[in-house]
Parts: sequence; C-alpha cells; structure tokens
Amino acid sequence: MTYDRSSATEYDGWEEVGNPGWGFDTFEGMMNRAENFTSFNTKWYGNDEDGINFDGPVRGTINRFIPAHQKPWVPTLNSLGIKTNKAYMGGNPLGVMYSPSSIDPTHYNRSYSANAYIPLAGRNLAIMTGTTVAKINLKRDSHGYYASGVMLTNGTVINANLEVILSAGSFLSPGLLEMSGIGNKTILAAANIKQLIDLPGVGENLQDHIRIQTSYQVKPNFTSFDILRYNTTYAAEQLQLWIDGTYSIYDYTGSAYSFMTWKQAIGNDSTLRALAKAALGSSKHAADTKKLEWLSDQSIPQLEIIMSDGYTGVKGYPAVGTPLYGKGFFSLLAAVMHPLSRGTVHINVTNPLGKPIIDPNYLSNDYDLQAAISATKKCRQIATTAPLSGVWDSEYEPGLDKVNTDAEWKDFVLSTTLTIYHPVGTCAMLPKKDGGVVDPKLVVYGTRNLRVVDASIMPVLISAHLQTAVYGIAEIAADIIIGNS
Ligand SMILES: Cc1cc2nc3c(=O)[nH]c(=O)nc-3n(C[C@H](O)[C@H](O)[C@H](O)COP(=O)(O)OP(=O)(O)OC[C@H]3O[C@@H](n4cnc5c(N)ncnc54)[C@H](O)[C@@H]3O)c2cc1C
Repeated sequence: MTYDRSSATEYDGWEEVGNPGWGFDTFEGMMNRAENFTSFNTKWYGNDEDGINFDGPVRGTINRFIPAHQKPWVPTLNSLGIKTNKAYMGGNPLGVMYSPSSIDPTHYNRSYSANAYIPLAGRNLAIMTGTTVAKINLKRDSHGYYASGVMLTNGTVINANLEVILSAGSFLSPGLLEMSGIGNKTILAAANIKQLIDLPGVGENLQDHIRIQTSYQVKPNFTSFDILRYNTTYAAEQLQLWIDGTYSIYDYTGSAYSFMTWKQAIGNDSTLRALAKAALGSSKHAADTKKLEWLSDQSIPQLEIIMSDGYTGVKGYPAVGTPLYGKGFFSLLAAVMHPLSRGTVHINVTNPLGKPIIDPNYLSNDYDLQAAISATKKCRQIATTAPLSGVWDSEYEPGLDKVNTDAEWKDFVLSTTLTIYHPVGTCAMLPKKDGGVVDPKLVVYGTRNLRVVDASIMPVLISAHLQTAVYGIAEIAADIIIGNS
C-alpha cells in the first residue's frame, strides 16, 4: 500500500524516449486525478502545492500508527546527511519521510481501483469475475488488423463495438498478445500459433526493483508488529479494535521511507557508474540509455530504504521453541531503483494457456550486484547510527559477526535478494524500431483498436512503487479513449 511518486525527471524520460504528451507536466495532473489525500499529521504534507490532491477516488493517508521504535528513523537519516522531505509527492522524492499508504482513513482498509473507481462507473459497466480471457480475436480489413473482441477460455466470444483494452499486467498482457498472434515469430511458431503481427518487443524489456534486507531484534521495551505472530490474545484484541474502527496495531502499514542518490548513500559513486557503463556497453535501448543518464543526475533516487516493522527477511522468524521465538524485530528493506538487468516473460510454448515463463534475469551484471551490496551495507550503517542504534539489541540477519568482508556481503546478497514486485516494460510504449509494443496512444503496433493499459507499458522503471503511475496511465488512457469515441 505504499503510495508514492518518482522524480519529475523520470516521467519526463518516458516522454523523451518517443512518447509526446507523457512528461511530468501532464502526468502529475493525471496521477492527481486519482488521488484523495488525508493527513492526520499536518506536520507531514497538507496542501496541494505539495503535489497532492484532495478530491480523487483513491485515498492516500499518512498512517496514524507509527511504532515507538520507528520514531528515530527521521533523525537517524538526518544525521547521515539525508534531509527531511515533507513534499515528496511533488516530483522530488529525495530525502527521508513518512510516506503515505493507500488506506481509506474512514475504515483503515486498503483503498484501490476496485473500491475507489468501480462505484463511480456508469450502468454500462459489466464485470465478469472468475472469467479468464484466452485471446483477443483479430480480424483484417483493407486498413489492416483490428480487434473484433475477445474469446474466453470456455470458448465464449465477446464482441467489441469500438476497441479492446488489455490490462492483464506486466506478466500476463504479453502472453495474451502472443496467444492472439502478436509477437516474436519464433516463440509463436514453437507454440503453434499463427503469427499475424510481427512484434518482437512483446514480452521483452522486463524490468523490476530488486530488494535486499537486514533485520534487528528490538529491545524488550518496544512492541513490534511480530507480537501478532505469537500472542494470540493480543492479536484478537487488536483485531477487534480495528473492526470497531479504533486505533489498533492492525492499522499499521510501512511508513518510514528514504530515497537517495548513490552519492548521498555511499559518497564516491564513480565505481558504480563505471560498472553501469561497462554493463551496458554500446546498448542503445531506451531503458539502458535513460538509466545510464539518470545515474549521473543528482535529482534522481537510486536507492530506497524502508524501515519495515516486524521481521520481513529471508531467514525466517525464529521457530517455536527456539530462544528468539516471541521476540520483536524490524527490518530495513533496500530496493535498487534502476537495476540494469532486463528479463523476459513469454507464454509457455508447451502449454500456452498455462502459467507464463518468467525470466527476470536479476543480478545479471556487475552493476546490479554491486548496487545490491552497497544497498545492504547502507542498511547496516543506518541501523548502527544513533538514535536508531538505541532501539535494538542484535542484528538477527545477516548478523554482525557473520557478514563483514566483501565476499561475505556478496554471498549474502546472492542468497537473499528478492523482488519488490514492480515488473514493468513487457509491452513497452516505445517506437516500434526500438522494441516498442504500443504507441503513445497505447495502441498495439499493427492494430488500430487494441490498446494496452497497465504497468507493462512503462518503458523505463521509475524510482517509485507503481500504483500511482498505473492510475496515471489509466487516466491518460481514459482521456485518449473518450477523445476518440
Ligand atoms: C505483493 C505485491 C505488493 C505490492 N505493493 C505495492 C505497494 O505497496 N505500492 C505500490 O504502489 N505498488 C505495489 N505493488 C505493485 C502494484 O500492485 C502493481 O504495479 C499494479 O497492481 C500493476 O497494475 P496492473 O493493472 O498493471 O496489473 P494488475 O494489478 O496485476 O492487474 C491485472 C489484472 O488482470 C487480470 N488478468 C490477467 N490475465 C487475465 C486473463 N487472461 N483474463 C482475465 N483477467 C486477467 C488479473 O487477475 C489482474 O486482476 C505490489 C505488487 C505486488 C505483487
């Protein structure tokens, strides 16, 4: 439920790679349209000059529940040179902050498209739950291919009067195009699907944020979120408070965030920049060239570190019966904002209607690996800096006595790196010659009325969690479609 935005320069970058009308000037307004912001804490945000809005459908809130051991977060980052940023939704996210969550403060549930937008829809919206689309039906006339409708997995055909909008997400939209005969000839041939439109960019260009974390056992005088794992009486009481709409630990969402450049995080960033240059070689791909450019731009975050309450690492919460069972922890989650690895997602050619084959290609170059190592070391530096150093007794993962040398950090990163679930780029909005799948009107190349509207169209991964951008993309699409119809 992290609700944030990247730097203005990154949205501008989407425009610069061949998409007129997609820069921050437009996109900020589109993200604002979706947003209805409430802050209980007027010290954090509170006026629309900060790049926030108060009358859209999706609720954003600075959480009212902040654990006591999280209070040192802002002063600790401040003492490491990271300035407090109270307006980080406005195109400059660098700094340390309490981030909003997409929470509806009237009942402390998640606010999202299903409960925010659908109630606003007209009576002509029909939703078919539990229904899976097998493919888009394409027909050809003298003007070329057009989408005549979709076929469900049970064989039912639904006809389209005007157009078909594909929003199956970064992992499933490419496969639906492939099932429909749009994509790379070799993949379609292997799956026995007749190629109708040659579009080799489908399912390529997969980018994602990688996440690595360290964890700390809090001093006994602090109550961490882990209490819900081992104290069922407390958990039941708190759940009832939440159901009753009263202040409760169940209100908790991650709120302690920070975004920094490599210079801010590690000082001299020349090694990382050299590794990035070497990793990309002579690539002219838009995602590569933009990421390289952004590495030298001191307005763009390269590292995010979140203080996440409760244990959220890889080793696992201590097992029942072990000495640490019943103890509380927090974790510092680091996310590399612009990893250079690009992967793929395609249909499984031996079972095209089954799960897709995802190859995220994580840590496939020395920049990504070194960035992950630097990110994890930064987590420890933050944890061992006052006043945060005063709230914990021991580093549970990886352990102060276990990981110290470069080789140990490398092993730790290689065995514990996760995703933070931000896949983009697999139906990229780029010129066709550059590997694009959709044009700036989100129309799939080679068709005139098939659009993709989801995270897969983002051509370059941005330094933010994705939901606000997905709402912005949907708002732009709505304008384009209404303008067309
Ligand atoms: C675990 C997790 C945590 C996340 N946390 C955050 C966060 O805190 N903050 C944030 O900003 N972002 C977060 N994200 C990212 C964010 O949720 C996604 O970027 C966003 O949902 C992408 O939207 P989308 O419309 O592209 O795809 P989706 O939200 O994936 O929507 C695609 C929809 O298409 C449906 N679909 C797919 N194939 C078919 C088919 N063949 N027939 C019918 N329906 C189909 C799917 O069921 C799904 O409902 C998180 C993601 C994950 C997975």
